[in-house]
Amino acid sequence: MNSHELSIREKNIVFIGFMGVGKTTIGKRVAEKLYRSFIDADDEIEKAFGMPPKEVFEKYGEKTFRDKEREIITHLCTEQKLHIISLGGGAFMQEEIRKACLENCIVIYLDLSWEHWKDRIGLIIDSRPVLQGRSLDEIEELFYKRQEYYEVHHSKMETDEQDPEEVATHIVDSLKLAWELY
Ligand SMILES: Nc1ncnc2c1ncn2[C@@H]1O[C@H](COP(=O)(O)OP(=O)(O)O)[C@@H](O)[C@H]1O
Ligand SMILES: O=C(O)C1=C[C@@H](OP(=O)(O)O)[C@@H](O)[C@H](O)C1
Ligand SMILES: [Mg+2]
Repeated sequence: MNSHELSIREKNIVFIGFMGVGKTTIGKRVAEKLYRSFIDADDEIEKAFGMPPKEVFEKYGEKTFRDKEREIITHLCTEQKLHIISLGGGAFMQEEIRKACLENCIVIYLDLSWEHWKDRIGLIIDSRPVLQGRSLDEIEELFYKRQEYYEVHHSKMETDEQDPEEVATHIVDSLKLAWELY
């Protein structure tokens, strides 16, 4: 599919940001509000291996996970339209994924400050392989190191002090406005 043939309304919407910022939760809600199909890249990886990301990391190693992640996301970005797609937090570290998403889709960065992110760690610590065995200082370092990759996006949404419903509503309103303008 040639993305230049797609109108802004037809393009996939892709959510990026650090682990736990709410990409999966908010992506799902945005899809419901827009009556669009939702795809979580991690779910697709899970289907491909028959096990969740944490087990893929443990059984096959991170490189195998990242290779499959790249294959799945570049395919989704170039072969699908009108979908809402949430990536895993590490996906944007790969140049090929960044390029495929930025060229073909509308990329929305969900931003959360470290101060707020810290309070959410208990919700995700057990299921995120990248956090295993890392001290809070090391996680903070990773958090800030990754920001520069997320900084290349089409739109940024601050999510501090907002519940998923508020963030999703705000995103849908902004998208509708953009669709009217272009
Ligand atoms: N805006 C929010 N406010 C409070 N909790 C949230 C918010 N967004 C997500 N969460 C919670 O944080 C956890 C991680 O959310 P998730 O959508 O899986 O993040 P991601 O896909 O970015 O890793 C979940 O338990 C979810 O309910
Ligand atoms: O940041 C990362 O490297 C990862 C984030 C996870 O997704 P979420 O960002 O949805 O937690 C998942 O893809 C995997 O555990 C690796
Ligand atoms: Mg997720």
